[in-house]
Order: sequence, then C-alpha cells, then structure tokens
Amino acid sequence: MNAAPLTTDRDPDLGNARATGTVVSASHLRKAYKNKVALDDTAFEIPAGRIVGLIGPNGAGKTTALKAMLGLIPFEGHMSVLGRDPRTDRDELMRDVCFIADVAVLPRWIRVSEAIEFVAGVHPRFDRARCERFLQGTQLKPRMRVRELSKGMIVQLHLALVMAIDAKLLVLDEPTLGLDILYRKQFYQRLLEDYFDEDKTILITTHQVEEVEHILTDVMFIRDGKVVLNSEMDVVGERFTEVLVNADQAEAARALKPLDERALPFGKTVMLFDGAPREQLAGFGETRTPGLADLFVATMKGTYA
Ligand SMILES: Nc1ncnc2c1ncn2[C@@H]1O[C@H](COP(=O)(O)OP(=O)(O)OP(=O)(O)O)[C@@H](O)[C@H]1O
Repeated sequence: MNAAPLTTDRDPDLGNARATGTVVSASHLRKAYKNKVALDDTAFEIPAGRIVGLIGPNGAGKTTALKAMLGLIPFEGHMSVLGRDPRTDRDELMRDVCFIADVAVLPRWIRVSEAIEFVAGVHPRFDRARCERFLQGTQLKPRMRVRELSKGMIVQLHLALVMAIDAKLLVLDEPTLGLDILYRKQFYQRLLEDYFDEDKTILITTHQVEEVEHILTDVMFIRDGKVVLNSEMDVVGERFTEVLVNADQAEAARALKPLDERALPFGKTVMLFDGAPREQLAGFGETRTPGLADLFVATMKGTYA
C-alpha cells in the first residue's frame, strides 16, 4: 500500500519570478541511472536564509538531488542554484557553496595546521582566525594528523574549516553519521549559533530526524525520487495534527481519513491527520502537533512494501 502523496506547498514554476529570494529552484528534475530512476520528474524550491532538512528513506534520491545541485552529475530538467545552472557554471557556483560530503575525504596524513593552510590557499572566502576560534575548545591541536583523530574530531575539523568559509549555501550530506550524541548535539548547536544567519542557507540530509527538527526552518520529504512535502516547519505544525483517539471515537475519527494510525495499549489509537480542523479533532481525544519522525514514518509507509 502506498501512502497518499502529500502535495508540495511551494509552486516550483514560480522559481524565476521570485529568483531574488530563492537559492535553489528545480523543476522537471530527472536522473536515471542504468537500472534506476533516482529523481523522477520532481520539483522543489529552497528560499534564502533557511535551514532545510532533506529527509527520505534509503535510496530515495537525497544524495542524487544534492549531487545535481552541486553539478557533480549530469541530469535532465531545470536547476538553478544561486541563479546559476550547476551543469555549466559549476566553478563560479563553488565560490558561494560549501559541501561536507563525507568525513573520510580529508587525507589521513595531513596535519590540522596543514589542512587549514590548504583551505586558506584555495578558498578566497576562508577566514583563518575564525577557523582557529572554532577549534579552540576542542581537543584538536595544530600538529595532530588526521589519522590520529577520532571520527568526531575529524568532523570538528571539517566543520571548523567549512564554517570559516563565508558561503551562501552550505550543503551537509549526513554530517553526523557515526558520531556519538554529544558530538551530534554540539555539531548542530555550533551550526546554529556560530554559522547561520539570514544571508546563509543550509541544506541538511539526515536520518536523525529528531535531532535536526528543532533547528530546521523548513522540511522536504523525498520518496522514490519525488519531493512529496516541501513546507515551512511552522506550516507543518498548523497543517498536521496527531490525536490520541479514545476507543469509542475510533470509527468517527477514521471517517476523516487519517494519514496513518497506530494502536496503543488500553484501546487507544494515535491517528495522524492532514488538514483536518483541530476543533473537530479535539472531539475525538487529546490533540498535539506530531513530531517530524512520526510524520515521516506516516508519509513513507509502504516504501519497502
Ligand atoms: N552511481 C549510481 N549508479 C547506479 N545507481 C545509483 C547510483 N547512485 C545512486 N543510485 C541509485 O539511485 C537511487 C537513489 O540513490 P541516492 O544515493 O540518491 O539515495 P539516498 O536517498 O541518498 O539514500 P541513502 O539514504 O541510502 O544514502 C538508489 O536506488 C541508488 O541505488
């Protein structure tokens, strides 16, 4: 069974008209590998000054979408990133875009000081003093080599290098994979406190939905190569409601066609509704705004069926 597709809230065809406030605008985006359509005629828009979570199950097309934005793969359709086509203007685009792909990309022999030296040499918008400030308060020392660092320490180095670059768009693909919860929390905290401002846009893909949901301003769900939800977090909170439905109200509640339901002990059922009026839902039981993780699970139901 497939969950009903959620409509996107933004009209991607308005991309050109609103170009000043739009960092990424994609429509009719399609990428087919030999045996797999990874992006299936999809569309989305990312406004400036946002922290956007791109969330989807394994194989949904997240990395492919990021690669298309960064001009790393050929694809079909329209794609504009900071007003440029990544297929033809990649070099120019890379002056304004930063990308953390994988913690493993720093060479193992390089010293912390040499990594800083290297980025300072290649990136005109790199602020060395800023990078060193980020590294204060970590266990990293200039003479340490990458091979001596733990995974979390490598992420700290990576983050310090990237946050010291004044980029308009920062793309983070699973940035906290393999890190413990302390590092993960610290990572997102620093991103929010030390990096983000209204001139910057951050795009994060992750499976750790609970950890990012409080810092996101916007969320995109991607499923089977299509963006199925693209919405501000505030709107998500208004649009979706979870109800703890009492057993005697279950049939009446079901008539309003919940997106999803799950049983709890003692005959209660949690139902998730899209767009139904809260006042009406309150008659069935206690209402609340669903967490992003529950909304994600409801939306992706049937993905592996
Ligand atoms: N180079 C490639 N050659 C063939 N198929 C590919 C290639 N890269 C990705 N795919 C396929 O395209 C689909 C989307 O992959 P993608 O890496 O974009 O997913 P994802 O959402 O990032 O997944 P995950 O969360 O598992 O990283 C998958 O079915 C994958 O097998």
